[in-house]
Amino acid sequence: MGSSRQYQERCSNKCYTDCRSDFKGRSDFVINIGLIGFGTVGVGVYNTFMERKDYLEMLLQNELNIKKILVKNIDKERNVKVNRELLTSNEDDFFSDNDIEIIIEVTPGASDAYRYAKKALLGNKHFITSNKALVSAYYEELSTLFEEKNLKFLYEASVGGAIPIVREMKEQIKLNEVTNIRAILNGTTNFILTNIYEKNISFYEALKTAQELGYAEQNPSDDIDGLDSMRKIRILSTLGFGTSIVEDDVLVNGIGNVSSYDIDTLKKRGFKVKLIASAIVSNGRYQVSVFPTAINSKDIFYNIDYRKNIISFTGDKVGELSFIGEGAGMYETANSVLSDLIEVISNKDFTSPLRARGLENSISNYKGNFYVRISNEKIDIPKEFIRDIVSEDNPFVFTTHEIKNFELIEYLKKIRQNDYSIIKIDK
Ligand SMILES: NC(=O)C1=CN([C@@H]2O[C@H](COP(=O)(O)OP(=O)(O)OC[C@H]3O[C@@H](n4cnc5c(N)ncnc54)[C@H](OP(=O)(O)O)[C@@H]3O)[C@@H](O)[C@H]2O)C=CC1
Ligand SMILES: N[C@@H](CC=O)C(=O)O
Repeated sequence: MGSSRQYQERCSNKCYTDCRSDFKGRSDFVINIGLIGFGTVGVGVYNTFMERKDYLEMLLQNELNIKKILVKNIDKERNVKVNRELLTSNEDDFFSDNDIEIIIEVTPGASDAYRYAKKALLGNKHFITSNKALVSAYYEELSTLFEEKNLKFLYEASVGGAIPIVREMKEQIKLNEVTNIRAILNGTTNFILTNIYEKNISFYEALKTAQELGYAEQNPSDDIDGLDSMRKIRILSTLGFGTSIVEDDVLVNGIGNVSSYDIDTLKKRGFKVKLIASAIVSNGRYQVSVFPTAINSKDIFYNIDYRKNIISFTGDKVGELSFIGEGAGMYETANSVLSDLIEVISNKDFTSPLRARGLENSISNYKGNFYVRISNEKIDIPKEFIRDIVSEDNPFVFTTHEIKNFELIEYLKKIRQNDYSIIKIDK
């Protein structure tokens, strides 16, 4: 552990104006940071860090230094002004640097990142990540292990991009029982859906632009198939409900089957399609889902377009709170990462222990009114399902009464229909 670990005791008071001039150049006042990942988010973190370095040092009363940057491909051309000597692709070299006290991990995928988190633990280093795949897969384990060693494990950027929702949720659960979370949590799919709705741009063209702009995951099917939203609502509902909700508890439907025909048909009926993540607790039972959803203009989610995210949650004391902001992007995400860095150094974060609330998963009872398109001519659908026939011929499209999603899917399986799209209709 580097010698500056005393910063937590030394500067937790308001001394920064008095000792401002004292720390510069003193080795015991240097906090060394190791950055893992130097892509969209990593470069955003590095550039913002360099731009704000003087101010952050004054604020935090320590000299701050990004000492090493671990990447995958050391020879890659990078459009960023950086001392190339900071870069390494040698994991051992990176982790054996005992001067590094804080790791910022901004890589894709859970498996290597998990190894990095364990190595950080072994080396007594705090760990900040934007990697929702990691947080979602190992939330309980990593939170516990870091806490046991009195180290921070922070992940603000893993949910909602620029929106400071993790911090706010931790704040509100001190006084509230959270009963309901509803959100648009994926910038890429919202960008695609908005482009189709507003500009009639094709699904793949819009996805390509989202990739070029750095919004999409390395494997974009994580966005399209709803996995990214699933990970984020899994993290948020676990935090909010104070009980462990794991990936398998979530009903996940992405936008892969949503076509421009569906978006256009629903547009004519006054709806926009959004990929909505939702988590509800009622009478000791919870339902957590990700579902393409048709919403009308009275819904505050209606004007959340392009890469914007929104998160609304309800606490029994505070009522409903809503947060809107950019859900993806280089500097927006870097901002959340660096806000965690400030928290680590100023030693402000508190843990959010899970409670034994004894909640039960009731997702198999998930109900709704649905829009269903079947790429086929009219087929026999039980009368009790159908509320309204939208198109009789190829494609066959209808809306349903309130029914169980599970029963609808079972029926489509029974009549051997594999090619369909289902969109929930919110009233
Ligand atoms: N982009 C966004 O808007 C947001 C992204 N996130 C999350 O942040 C993380 C990073 O995203 P983003 O910056 O877009 O991803 P990029 O693909 O742009 O960059 C990934 C970086 O990680 C490096 N890397 C990949 N694998 C490894 C590995 N095994 N060991 C060390 N370095 C590795 C790559 O190295 P090299 O450069 O050598 O290829 C690259 O520098 C992801 O988990 C993502 O889900 C979260 C919120 C928003
Ligand atoms: N791929 C994600 C990036 C941010 O989390 C998204 O599109 O929201």
